[in-house]
Amino acid sequence: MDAPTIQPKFLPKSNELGLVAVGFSGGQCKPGVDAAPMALIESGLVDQLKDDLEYNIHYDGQVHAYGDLICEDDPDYRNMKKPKTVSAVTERLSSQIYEHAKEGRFVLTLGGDHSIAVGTISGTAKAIRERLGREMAVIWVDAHADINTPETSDSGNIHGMPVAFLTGLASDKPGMPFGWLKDDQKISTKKLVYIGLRDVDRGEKKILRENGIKAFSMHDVDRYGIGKVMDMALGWIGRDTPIHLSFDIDALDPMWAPSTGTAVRGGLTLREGDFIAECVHETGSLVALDLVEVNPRLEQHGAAETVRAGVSIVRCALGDTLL
Ligand SMILES: NC(=[NH2+])NCCC[C@H](N)C(=O)O
Ligand SMILES: [Mn+2]
Ligand SMILES: [Mn+2]
Repeated sequence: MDAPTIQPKFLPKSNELGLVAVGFSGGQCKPGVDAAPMALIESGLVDQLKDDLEYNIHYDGQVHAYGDLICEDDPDYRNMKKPKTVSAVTERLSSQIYEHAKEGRFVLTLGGDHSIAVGTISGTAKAIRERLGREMAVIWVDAHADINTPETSDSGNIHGMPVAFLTGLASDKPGMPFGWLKDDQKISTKKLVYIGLRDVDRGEKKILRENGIKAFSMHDVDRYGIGKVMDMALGWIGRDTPIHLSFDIDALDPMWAPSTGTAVRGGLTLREGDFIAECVHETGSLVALDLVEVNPRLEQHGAAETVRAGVSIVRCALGDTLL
């Protein structure tokens, strides 16, 4: 069957939404981030998307833990921790995402740590190329750039590397970790925009500079205000370009989102985060959203707040309005 026709503005007006719940934490070392999808769903997110925002949700009803792909014998490789496991999980996730996106559905992924973006973005990038014959843009909202190559990373945690693999700045041969990524699953550094950065490693700064990657740090948010930053970010991407929004909850200040593995002070307010999501929705070009790095097991007293912030970001990105 052919993919359903979509509106010129890319967002399927049919309001078909594919939901993938990813209970995976192997891209970093702190347990608990795998519990986020359930916490988000239990707090009513899916019901709200159905009832308030009138999405028709395609959801297999499970939080995927990918137990069959967790590799016991998984030694460090090129300085990466759990390379085989993370590679196998993101490869599987990539095809799950692709299956939704090729039907013209909006794809919502609830993570999980940010390594899963290797799977989500590769899946949508391929489907968008096939369906629309165009290259997709990525807006990466985060305190961190997550663009370390295995060689520049100090931690070896793969959640600090997804953008390097997705852009081809890091790669490997078929059969090796992330060697499965094909060109049609990758994105251009020219169509990547960061918002909220404030903890970027030295090697990453060099990568951003040398590749001319567009990035709006917290300094820019302070200087121009979030309204102007969004105008500039969306102006850089250009109209009628499909957008994948990858939102790391640690972009928000720990005051609003304390329960996350690598919290950094001096972040976005709750309203600034919501505003980003609202502006991206307004373009009519949003095709997919990841919400990652909520860890309900950390800062237990702040977990409910963090989950609530996550729900709010998703609602805004999916078209919830204040009035
Ligand atoms: N998705 C994240 N929260 N990433 C944090 C990355 C921190 C650090 N830059 C690293 O590479 O280890
Ligand atoms: Mn981060
Ligand atoms: Mn991140």
